[in-house]
Amino acid sequence: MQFSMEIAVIGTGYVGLVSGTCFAEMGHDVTCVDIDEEKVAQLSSGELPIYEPDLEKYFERARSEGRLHFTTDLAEGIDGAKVIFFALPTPPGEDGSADLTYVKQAAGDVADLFASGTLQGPKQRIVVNKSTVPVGTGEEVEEVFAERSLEHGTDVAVVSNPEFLREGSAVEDFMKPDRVVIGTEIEWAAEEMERLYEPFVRQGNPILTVDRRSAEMIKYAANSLLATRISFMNEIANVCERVGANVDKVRLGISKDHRIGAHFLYAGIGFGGGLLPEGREGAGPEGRGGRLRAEGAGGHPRRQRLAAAAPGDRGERALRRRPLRQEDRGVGPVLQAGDRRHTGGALPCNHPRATGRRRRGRRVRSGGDGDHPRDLRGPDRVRGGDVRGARRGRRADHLHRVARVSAAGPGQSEKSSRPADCLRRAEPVRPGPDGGDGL
Ligand SMILES: NC(=O)C1=CN([C@@H]2O[C@H](COP(=O)(O)OP(=O)(O)OC[C@H]3O[C@@H](n4cnc5c(N)ncnc54)[C@H](O)[C@@H]3O)[C@@H](O)[C@H]2O)C=CC1
Ligand SMILES: O=C(O)[C@H]1O[C@H](OP(=O)(O)OP(=O)(O)OC[C@H]2O[C@@H](n3ccc(=O)[nH]c3=O)[C@H](O)[C@@H]2O)[C@H](O)[C@@H](O)[C@@H]1O
Repeated sequence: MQFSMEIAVIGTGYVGLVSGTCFAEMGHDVTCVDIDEEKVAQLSSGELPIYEPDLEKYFERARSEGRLHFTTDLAEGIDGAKVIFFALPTPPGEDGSADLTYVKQAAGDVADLFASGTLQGPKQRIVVNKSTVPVGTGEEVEEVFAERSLEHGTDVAVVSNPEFLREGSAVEDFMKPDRVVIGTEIEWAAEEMERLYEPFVRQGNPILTVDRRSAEMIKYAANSLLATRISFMNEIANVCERVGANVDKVRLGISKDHRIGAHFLYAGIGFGGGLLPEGREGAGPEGRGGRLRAEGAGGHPRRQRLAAAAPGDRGERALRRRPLRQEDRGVGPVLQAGDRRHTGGALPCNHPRATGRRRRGRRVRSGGDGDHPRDLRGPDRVRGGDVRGARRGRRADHLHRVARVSAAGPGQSEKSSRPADCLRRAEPVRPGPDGGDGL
């Protein structure tokens, strides 16, 4: 008989919705909890707030078979759940360290319910942190539970399970992860978690069960290294421009060295998104505020220089639209039109030019933050949507042009189009007949 368990996912954003849907696809009974009433109502009525390839298919199947539920009621959501995932925001605070307010708030609410004696479900529960959190957060969450007098017999294991999915290929990344990282030293919790993830790694990729702190650190190390690769290539692109070399050919040449590989080597104007910067800034010796020197998109000389070289006032305009970080993405309710306070001057989410991104769940990252070139792929990627506004805005205002190049070659998982080098060459880089770089 197929193994099935009750799962709760607290926080039904990008990660929570994708994880919850994928667990339901594997036959589990999943309840997704969110404080955003509008989002829960929308999901309950069968409407997805984001577009991700395959998400709709799995979402509809799980809902029609009664395996995927949405609620704002935490008690209802976690009552029967053996495993409770936190997929909550961890936006960077003033000093760049992750803000754990949402995680601790939810942990406190769950702990209160465990103490209340009102829940019917299993006494042995696993609280799993999927959010990107500083090293040591597991202990802090554990303390939240230790502070309460939990109902007699309740046994809680606080586990780390960082998420590595990318927006744009989130479902595939979740269903076929390169690896699953589980951080716990509690044997029974490790066994349950491994059992839960076993169907996702049938093709032989590993489940790495490590101590909790190492699991938390793996996430930061991975993001930092990815950020470092892009930053490095951006510097190489600068040098290429100075010496008259072609960065695309240089990339191809170095990527054929199997020690280097082809992924994450596309130069652009600096990486954006709220997420890789977390990797740079969140991990330190104590997991707080330590900074790795890698290049973000904002204010970097490359960005400034490319802006200066852009025709007319485009460069200046592009610079004004600094890339948004996670705190700019807003948490919970969508920002209102005209409210630019949290968007670094960029357009609010419900501006027409934000539509494409908002449909992908990035509510306020709009009007050209210069990242995620996959947003430029076209309206066909958005169900019932129109991203032409977003495309026009971004093409006009931003300096990098986009080539649909698969870094990994045909049939590989790196499907997103990537920013190629810009300005120097008028010709786009096109995929070759084999789907490769065509160089
Ligand atoms: N988006 C991505 O591609 C990835 C994100 N991550 C990490 O996963 C975490 C979540 O990220 P996203 O899903 O992108 O965030 P998100 O902002 O899309 O979603 C978070 C959701 O949590 C809800 N929420 C806030 N407080 C709550 C509470 N007390 N109870 C229930 N729901 C609550 C919000 O309303 C929102 O719907 C972050 O730590 C992020 O760094 C990790 C890997 C990939
Ligand atoms: O921790 C996170 O939240 C996630 O951050 C990134 O995922 P994501 O931000 O969704 O998107 P990516 O496709 O990785 O792109 C990130 C940024 O890097 C830029 N990029 C990416 C690749 C590249 O070769 N060059 C480049 O400039 C993209 O344009 C974009 O601005 C990581 O790829 C995920 O593994 C991780 O889970």
